[in-house]
Amino acid sequence: MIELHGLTKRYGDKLAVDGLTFQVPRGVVTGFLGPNGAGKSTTMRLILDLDRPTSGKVTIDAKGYGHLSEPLKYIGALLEAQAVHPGRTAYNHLLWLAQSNRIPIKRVDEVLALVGLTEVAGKRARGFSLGMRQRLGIASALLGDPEILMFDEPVNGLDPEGILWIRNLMKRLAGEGRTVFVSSHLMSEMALTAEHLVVIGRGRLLADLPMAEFIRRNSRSAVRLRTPHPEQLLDALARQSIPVEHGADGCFEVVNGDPAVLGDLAASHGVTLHELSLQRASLEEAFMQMTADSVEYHAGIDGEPRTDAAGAWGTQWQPAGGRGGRKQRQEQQKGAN
Ligand SMILES: Nc1ncnc2c1ncn2[C@@H]1O[C@H](COP(=O)(O)OP(=O)(O)OP(=O)(O)O)[C@@H](O)[C@H]1O
Repeated sequence: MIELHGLTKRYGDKLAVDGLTFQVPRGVVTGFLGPNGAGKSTTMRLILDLDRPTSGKVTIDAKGYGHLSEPLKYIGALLEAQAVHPGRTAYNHLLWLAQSNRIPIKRVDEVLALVGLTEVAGKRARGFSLGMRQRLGIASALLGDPEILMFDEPVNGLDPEGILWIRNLMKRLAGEGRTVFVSSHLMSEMALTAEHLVVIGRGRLLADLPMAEFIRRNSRSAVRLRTPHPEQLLDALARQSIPVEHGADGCFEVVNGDPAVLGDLAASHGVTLHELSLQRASLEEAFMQMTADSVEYHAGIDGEPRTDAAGAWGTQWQPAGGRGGRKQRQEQQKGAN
């Protein structure tokens, strides 16, 4: 298990990681999500002792990385920028790593087979495609048969077959009881891979929860109704004990409602509807809403940079059914009109 305790990293004026405290449990894939510049890579470098924290600490199975005698046997990592000498063959790259970590040489052939690179083991890395380099990086991470695996944006730039392969590999490794910690800036990808979710923005923890819980909170749908006869519509809904929410723009919303049932109800009471539409918030939208104040560089709706201050989303956030979800849908509706 990886444990972070108040982990903080400052680069000059820039607070890249800001008091992160969370655990990465074993036996599941934990998705580490955040927009560009959120601090994911810095956190991963701190876990691997490639950078020193300004304050706080990380433990791996209750020890600091520096106290692990042969670290590759505890934790294997694929970082975004893989250091592979272009003139070295895949086999020699792995052989060098194995020898420097006292790993049996036969393990090189095993990991080459595991990642599907056996046939190109004698080829130099300079001729490798991005997908092959990713596979070689994963082979390096698996070399010590570690209990903990960390992947930084492993599907970046891969084709669909490569993405599927990595997704299944991560699930298999977690299924074997290992700790699998994988960073991404794509909620849709994590929804397919991770069972647990840690979200950060501007170095701060925004969410730490099971993926199923995130999906449950954000898979809300609502039927939106607009009428020139609001009193009649509200009476009709009340008679059927259907709860309704009032939108700021004069519309009404029935959470988890059925458009056909609501349309029939309005018709049977002679209520004219000017809008009857099913609204669904996607997980990607929920993630973007969650991190909206944490995005380092993004344009406003009109292309101008946003000037709003970063908010502590972790304490303000409500599921899509709450304040933020409706506001977002209103903005979308305005945009559509
Ligand atoms: N060595 C460094 N010196 C100065 N600033 C740094 C350094 N490394 C990272 N930063 C800054 O810290 C912040 C976090 O960067 P980091 O690369 O960890 O984010 P990230 O979530 O991995 O982003 P991305 O998805 O774009 O890779 C950014 O603002 C980045 O510019």
